[in-house]
Amino acid sequence: MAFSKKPWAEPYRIKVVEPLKTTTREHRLKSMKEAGWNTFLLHADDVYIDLLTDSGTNAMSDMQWSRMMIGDEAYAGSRSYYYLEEVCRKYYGYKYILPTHQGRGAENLLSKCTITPGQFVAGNMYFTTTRQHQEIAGGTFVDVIIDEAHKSQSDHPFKGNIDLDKFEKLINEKGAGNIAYITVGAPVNMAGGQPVSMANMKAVSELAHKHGIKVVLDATRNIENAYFIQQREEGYKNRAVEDINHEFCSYSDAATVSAKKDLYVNIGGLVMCNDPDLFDELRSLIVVYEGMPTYGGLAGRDMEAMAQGLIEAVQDDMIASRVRQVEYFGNLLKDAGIPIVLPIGGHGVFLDARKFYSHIPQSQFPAQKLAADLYIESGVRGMERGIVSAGRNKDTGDHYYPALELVRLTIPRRVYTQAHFDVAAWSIMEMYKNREKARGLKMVYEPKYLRFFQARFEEL
Ligand SMILES: Cc1ncc(COP(=O)(O)O)c(C=O)c1O
Ligand SMILES: N[C@@H](Cc1ccc(O)cc1)C(=O)O
Repeated sequence: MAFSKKPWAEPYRIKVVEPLKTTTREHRLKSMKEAGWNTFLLHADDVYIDLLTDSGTNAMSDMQWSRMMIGDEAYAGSRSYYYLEEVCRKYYGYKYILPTHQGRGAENLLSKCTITPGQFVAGNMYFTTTRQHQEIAGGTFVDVIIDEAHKSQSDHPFKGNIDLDKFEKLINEKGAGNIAYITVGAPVNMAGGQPVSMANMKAVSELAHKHGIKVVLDATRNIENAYFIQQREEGYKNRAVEDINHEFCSYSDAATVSAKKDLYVNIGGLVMCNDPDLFDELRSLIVVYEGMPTYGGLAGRDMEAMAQGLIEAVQDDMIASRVRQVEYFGNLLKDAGIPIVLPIGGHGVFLDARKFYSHIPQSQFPAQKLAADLYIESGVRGMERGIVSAGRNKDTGDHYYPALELVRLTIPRRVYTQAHFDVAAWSIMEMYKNREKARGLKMVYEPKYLRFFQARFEEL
């Protein structure tokens, strides 16, 4: 085989393995029916290659496991907290750091401390848990992402960027005092893992600060974002990902993080800020929802693993192999003519269900069905990211009809090999040949909050 460019390889070797289970199509069809056509409701034991999420599904390193042994489980003043604080300060640069049990714990605290009921929150496309907490705190989310983000085939290199005109229009219409903050997710999960450029982040920060509006970063996958900046933005080619990440954070006032992604752990979150008054409020509220400020719902050993995970995550070769594995999988599908979101994102490959199942109307949940069918045919589990995930407008009660109707195939870090992606890609290509036979779904159970996690469906 001739290589068109220099190949890459993982900067680690495998020390421990976990067997995978294969099942029959008959068994999977039965399991899917029992799960109400919702991949979240399957038993993980019935899944072969699990691409549901990259959240908490990471493989930890030998150093992370070693550090877990020295976790300090003190209720108050844990040494492991002070170590985590030091490492986070070094790599993210914020003054004040609090651990939380996971990302949504951080979002809950931040939303409660910063949103006055009736205020608006601007952002670059909604994220499910983030918007839910903003709404529970009395806020209304307004999407100010660039239009390209809503187009699955646009090849804009920074589809996560904020549209500065949309943001300025919002400020002029509502008044700066009625905007609690602007939240920048980088990369944007729901848009397909699409990054935000440094230039855009800087411009957003300038515009927001000119009007006295705070910038809150969702830094959950910030290191992936920094890698894209290094690869795609002029002036960053020779800068280390570690530096780029630090500079990006410096344009924001606060950040929430689900550590279950970039930080290579199975549980954990962070809320960080520079303002002592905000810190004071967060520190006061954290004891109500999470625990003492020096453990925030985590064990000491979890904080040790997070700190070590962050040190590993910012290494250029580690992040390059992470993103390039996603790219490898995406290219297999793209080259076979399977409709996916382009450019290929940082944490997963997203199938375009509008194109894949073009005969199923959005009201019959084509992405939900595609995720279910993929599982039945191959044992590969992905998740819906379309009309079900988008939920309902909190004022009118109507479904949102998002432009993107996607199935996300998310890549856990350091878990699967290229051969797993060959098998997953082959299964999708086989399914694509028979796509006209698929039928849509109707929703038969809809929970009040974050419905996609637990909704149930029947086949039409
Ligand atoms: C971009 C983003 N923000 C926030 C969260 C919330 O984090 P968690 O799942 O740890 O609560 C997630 C994942 O849920 C995410 O992908
Ligand atoms: N943040 C995780 C877990 C999650 C999944 C879906 C959600 O809508 C919310 C949370 C992820 O993106 O995979």
